[in-house]
Amino acid sequence: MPVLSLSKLNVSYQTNKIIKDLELQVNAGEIVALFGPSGGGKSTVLKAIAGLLENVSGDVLIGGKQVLGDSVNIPSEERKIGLIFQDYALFPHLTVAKNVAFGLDKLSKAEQQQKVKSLLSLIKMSEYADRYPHELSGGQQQRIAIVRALACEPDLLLFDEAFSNIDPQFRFELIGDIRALLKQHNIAALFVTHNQDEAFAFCDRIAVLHHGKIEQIDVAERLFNTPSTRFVAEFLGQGLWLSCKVISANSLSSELGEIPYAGQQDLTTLIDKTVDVYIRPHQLKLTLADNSALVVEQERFAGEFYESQVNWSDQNITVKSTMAFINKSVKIEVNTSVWSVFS
Ligand SMILES: Nc1ncnc2c1ncn2[C@@H]1O[C@H](COP(=O)(O)OP(=O)(O)OP(=O)(O)O)[C@@H](O)[C@H]1O
Repeated sequence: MPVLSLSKLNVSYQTNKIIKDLELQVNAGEIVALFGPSGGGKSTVLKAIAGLLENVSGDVLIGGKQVLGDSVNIPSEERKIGLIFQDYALFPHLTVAKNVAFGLDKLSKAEQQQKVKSLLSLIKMSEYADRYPHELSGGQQQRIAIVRALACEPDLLLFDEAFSNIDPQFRFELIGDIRALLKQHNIAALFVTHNQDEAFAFCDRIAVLHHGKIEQIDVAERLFNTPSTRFVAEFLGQGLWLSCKVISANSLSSELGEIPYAGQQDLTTLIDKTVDVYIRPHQLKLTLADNSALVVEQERFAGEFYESQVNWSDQNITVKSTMAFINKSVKIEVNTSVWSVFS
């Protein structure tokens, strides 16, 4: 049974429909990203799940319990969710221990203390119990905000851009630690972000939300390698649209040479037809070619690779290579298979 199930979710602000018939399921212990461009409706979905908005319709089930539906609208505080925001939202006048114990007033003082102790030890912050939020780093404050949300034993955690204020140097360490914590305790989460690296690092599956609809939901690798729409292909990183002719079930021809096709689509019905493929910079290869008119006029050293810009057929192509090609005449080839074609 999924921990979160959204069916035909619609959300409007005044007369403006932002979310349209959205369907989404998050399974037990699964971490799912709602990933997409600014204004796509990510935070709106999160707030609708949390019961913080009016003008929401559809079915929302959390932990198997209907919290929104025909004549059902359970208040936010009864939805068994934990919310974690970008700005930590700790109570500044309460110590770390009191922040974590905040929602535990149904427990005895001794039980509260025991719970706070075990939660702080989970995130290796036992010695910070008596500190105030302003005495902690951003990452430490966010760890406290997360265990405060966990203290109430929610069915689902909702993260809204929760890592974007953390210093990039420590961000991925925190993401790794929180992911391990959630996995260890089999806790499901939905994570709103516009940051692809964070979505890839934190989540099991990623839903790309665009104009209030999920364009594709999949594991990171498949989303990146086999985008199902042109929007998803472009949103997941720069690349080059290349027109190709289908020559067999597993081969395409293009102005950059023959390209092997290794995807799931049956291309036999498209033989001799023209399709587009999206080629990312690491899938291209430059080789020196004295008699070529193509010259690398711009190049950037990026540490692990060189990023070369080549003007080809009126398009600016970016290629990542391990050696410098600046001012050299070059040939461009596609050096990998492709997995998606767009007719
Ligand atoms: N309270 C509001 N009243 C009216 N329109 C709103 C309100 N909140 C958001 N919107 C609009 O709804 C759309 C979706 O906003 P939302 O904040 O959900 O997007 P988002 O994908 O989370 O974007 P971001 O990444 O920038 O936070 C936007 O066009 C926004 O202007």
